Amino acid sequence: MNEKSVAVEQINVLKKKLDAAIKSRAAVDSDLKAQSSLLVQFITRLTKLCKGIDKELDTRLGKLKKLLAKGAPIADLEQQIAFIAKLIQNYELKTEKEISQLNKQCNDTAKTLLKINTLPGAEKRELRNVLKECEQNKEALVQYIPLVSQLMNAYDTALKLSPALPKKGLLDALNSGAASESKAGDSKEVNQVVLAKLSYVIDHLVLPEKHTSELLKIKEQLTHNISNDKLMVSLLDLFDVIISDLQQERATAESFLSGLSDTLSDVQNAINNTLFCNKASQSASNELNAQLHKQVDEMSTVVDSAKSVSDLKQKINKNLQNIVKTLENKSSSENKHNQQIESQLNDMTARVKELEKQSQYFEEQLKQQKIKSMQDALTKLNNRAAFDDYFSKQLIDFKQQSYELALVILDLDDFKRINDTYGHTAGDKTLQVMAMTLTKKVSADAFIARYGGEEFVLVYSGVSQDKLLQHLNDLRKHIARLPFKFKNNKVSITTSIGVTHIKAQDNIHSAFERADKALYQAKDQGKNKVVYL
Ligand SMILES: Nc1nc2c(ncn2[C@@H]2O[C@H](COP(=O)(O)OP(=O)(O)OP(=O)(O)O)[C@@H](O)[C@H]2O)c(=O)[nH]1
Repeated sequence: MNEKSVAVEQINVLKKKLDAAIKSRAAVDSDLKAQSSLLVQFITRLTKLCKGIDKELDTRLGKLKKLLAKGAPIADLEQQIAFIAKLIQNYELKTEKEISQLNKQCNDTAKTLLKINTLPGAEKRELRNVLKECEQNKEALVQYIPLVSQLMNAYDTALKLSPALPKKGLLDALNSGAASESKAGDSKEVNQVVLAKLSYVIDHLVLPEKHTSELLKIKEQLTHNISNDKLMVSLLDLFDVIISDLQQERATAESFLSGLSDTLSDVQNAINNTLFCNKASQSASNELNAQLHKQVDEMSTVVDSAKSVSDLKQKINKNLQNIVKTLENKSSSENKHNQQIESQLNDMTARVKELEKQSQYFEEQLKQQKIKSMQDALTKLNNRAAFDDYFSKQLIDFKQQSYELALVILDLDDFKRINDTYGHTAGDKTLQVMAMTLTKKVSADAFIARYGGEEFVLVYSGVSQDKLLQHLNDLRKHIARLPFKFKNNKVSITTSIGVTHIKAQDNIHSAFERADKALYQAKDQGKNKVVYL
């Protein structure tokens, strides 16, 4: 082989190598192009997803996209990616903080809303679900969207139903009622808000016994489907009752105060008189004493100057008569003074006695009012305020000397159905029967209260878990067998019961929450159950 052919062969080999290199370069270019376009697509999606979260991140992602599109050098891309990575890392930290804040807010709001008595069971269950969900830490803010939606739903219901929550007064509610009457179908809903408020006000009014029947009559009227006009009449009736009671209270208080003021000024006058009389009688007495001294002194002069025994006898007799007269004067003046004081004392005693009688009446009134403010008007059981008072005292005792202290929440199942099917009066009767049953069946040393709506609370001291569960299950079965009859239908009413024993670290809220959680589980497990936590 000559030199030329060797050179040709080498050139051919080099050509082949070059072709292969060009081919593989083209493959790399096309791969790079495909990957770049994939990356651009990814960045576009990422930009859309992150849009609005952080301005800087938006700008950086936009720049990266542009750099990729124009095929900028890798070093430039790396720099942008490093920036973006840092921003994302910061964002992660910020999100973690926001998640923990949102978790706390959801938790707190659910707990606050759960304290609203009038909130229906469905909403309460949603709120308990929110609390349960909050216990499991979430990784993304979006996971809280359904929880926030449940909270808003409960808040909305609470605003519509709870008389404790709306900031508007009755008149506002009525005005908005009147305004919405023009919108078909709205007036009934507004009436419900006003009716719920009125029922609440009536239940919590502390008025003398004689007004009870009037109040019950007004409440009875409210349970029927009444028009706004009739509602207005009921409202006016209610105001009449309140105003007449206020006027009477005022008149009694005024008469008591004016009696008190008269008696006090009489007592003051009597004391002044006594002091004055004392002074006058003291000076009269001093005068008489001086007169006596003088008369006794005169006796010795008389004795010295007597000329004969008969003269002495005569003079002494005369002097003795004067002394006796002075002594009689002294005694009569003292008697008069004593009588004056006695009569003034009698007068003062009579007035103070009268005042004492009036004070006793007021004390009794105050006692009755205190009892009423702690009593549920419908069932005559202790009310929620009484429970709070009793349970907080029990907790103080419990912290001093630990003993078995149990809290039970008993809730009627599907009570709304009773109201909806047989009317509100049937619902009220059911609550009264339930209160009587609890009073009869629960041992006398346990505390019973109507917590609100169809929820009762019981507090037991010194009862073990086994015994308590046995007793509560017996109670639950007994209630389920009660023969209710509405509109000729035999109705069975069941209860769900949550129970817990108080622990050393508990406070009133944590204990209640645990019992409430147990109740929620009893409902969740199909109702008519007792759950211990
Ligand atoms: N008759 C009457 N009803 C009341 C009274 N207080 C509250 N309610 C009603 O009790 C009902 C309670 O309903 P929910 O909270 O939904 O509870 P529920 O129907 O028992 O459902 P569950 O608790 O899930 O078994 C509501 O309709 C209230 O209006 C009251 O003093 N008298």
